Amino acid sequence: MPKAEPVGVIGAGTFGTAMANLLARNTDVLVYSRNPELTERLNRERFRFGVPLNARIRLVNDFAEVAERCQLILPIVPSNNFRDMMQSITEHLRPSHVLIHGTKGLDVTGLDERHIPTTGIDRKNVHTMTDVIRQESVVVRVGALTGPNLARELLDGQPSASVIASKFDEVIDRAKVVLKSRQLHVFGTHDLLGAELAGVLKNVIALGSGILKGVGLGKNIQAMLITRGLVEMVHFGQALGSDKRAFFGTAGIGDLIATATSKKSRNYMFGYRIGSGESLEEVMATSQELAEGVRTLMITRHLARSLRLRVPITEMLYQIVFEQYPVAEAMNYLITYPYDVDVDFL
Ligand SMILES: NC(=O)C1=CN([C@@H]2O[C@H](COP(=O)(O)OP(=O)(O)OC[C@H]3O[C@@H](n4cnc5c(N)ncnc54)[C@H](O)[C@@H]3O)[C@@H](O)[C@H]2O)C=CC1
Ligand SMILES: O=C(CO)COP(=O)(O)O
Repeated sequence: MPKAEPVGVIGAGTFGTAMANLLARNTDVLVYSRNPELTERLNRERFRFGVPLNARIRLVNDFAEVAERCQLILPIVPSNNFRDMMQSITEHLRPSHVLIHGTKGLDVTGLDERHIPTTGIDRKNVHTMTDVIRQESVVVRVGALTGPNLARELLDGQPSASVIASKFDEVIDRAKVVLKSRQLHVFGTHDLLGAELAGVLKNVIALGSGILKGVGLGKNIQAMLITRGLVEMVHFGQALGSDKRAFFGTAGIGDLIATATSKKSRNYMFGYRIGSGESLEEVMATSQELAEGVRTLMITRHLARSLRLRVPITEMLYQIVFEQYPVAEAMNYLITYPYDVDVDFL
C-alpha cells in the first residue's frame, strides 16, 4: 500500500487534537500551535486533554515547516480568528496546497459585529471558512470537514462519521486516505456550501436545546425545537444559496442529533447554563470553552432581518440569550406561532 501523505493541522485545541490523533492512525501529523511554550510542553509531555498524543504527532511553532512538509492541511481554529490566522500563514501557501477546514462558524467582514445596523447584516458581509481561505490565499482546492464529531468522544477513542465536502474529487479522496480508520467512517460530498452551513447552523439549535433542558423541560418540546430548528436551518441554507440535501445527511441531522442532545457539546452546555438562570455575561466570564453557536446566533438573527426570513426559533433564542427575554414567554410565542404546515420544503 502506498505511504499516506503527511498532514498538517492548524490549532492545537480540542478538535485539532482529536483530529490529529485520528490522522496519526494513518500518517505523520504536524500540529501547528501559535504558542511556543505549549508546543514545547506538549512535545515533552505528550499528553493533551487527558489523552496521550499518538507517537506520529509532532507539535511545531513555525508554520513554514508545516507548509513545506505537508501539502494537505486542516485549519481548525475558531471562526472569529480564522481570517487573521489565514492572513498570518498565507505567505507560505502555494496553489499546490489543499486546505480542508474543521471550523463550524461564519466570518463577518465590512462591519463591526458589536454595532450591527437595525437593517441587519447583508449577505455580502457573511462568508464561510472556505470563502475566507480562497479570499486570503492562492489555494484553490479547498474542503470542509464536518459531521457529528464531538471532540471529547473522539479523544476518548469512540467511533464516529465525518463528511468531507469539496468540489474536487481529489480533495475528498486524499482526505479519505488519511482519515478513514476503524474509529472513523468518512463520507464525501460535492455539496460544499450545504455541508458547511449545516455544521454551522446546527450549533444554534444545540444551544436552544440546552436552554430547554436547563429550564427543566422535557423531550416533547426538545423534539419540536430540533425539528422546527432543522426547518430554519434549511431555510437559511437556501437563502444563502445552498441545496437542502446536506441538511438531511450526516452533516445535517447527524450533527444536529449529536450536538443538540449531548452534555459533551459546549453549545448545548452553554444553553443549559442560560436556561438554568445564568446571564450571557456570567456564562461568558466563567467558561473557557468555545461555543460557536452564540456568535452564529447573533450573525444569523441579523442576517434573517436583511433577508426577511421567517425564523421564529432563531429570533426567540436571540432574545433569550442577548436580551434576557423570559424562556416561558418565548415558549408561549413558539407554541402559539402560526406555523401553517409541518413540512413545507421537500
Ligand atoms: N470541539 C468540538 O467538539 C468540535 C469543534 N469543531 C469546531 O472546531 C473549531 C475549533 O474548536 P475547538 O478546537 O474545540 O476550540 P478550542 O478553543 O479548543 O481550540 C482552538 C485552538 O485554536 C487556536 N488558535 C486560535 N487562533 C489561532 C491562530 N490565529 N493561529 C493558530 N492557532 C489559533 C487556539 O490557540 C486553540 O488552541 C470551532 O469552529 C468548532 O466549532 C468542530 C467539530 C467538533
Ligand atoms: O460540531 C460539533 C460537534 O460535531 C459541536 O460541538 P461543540 O458544541 O462542543 O462545539
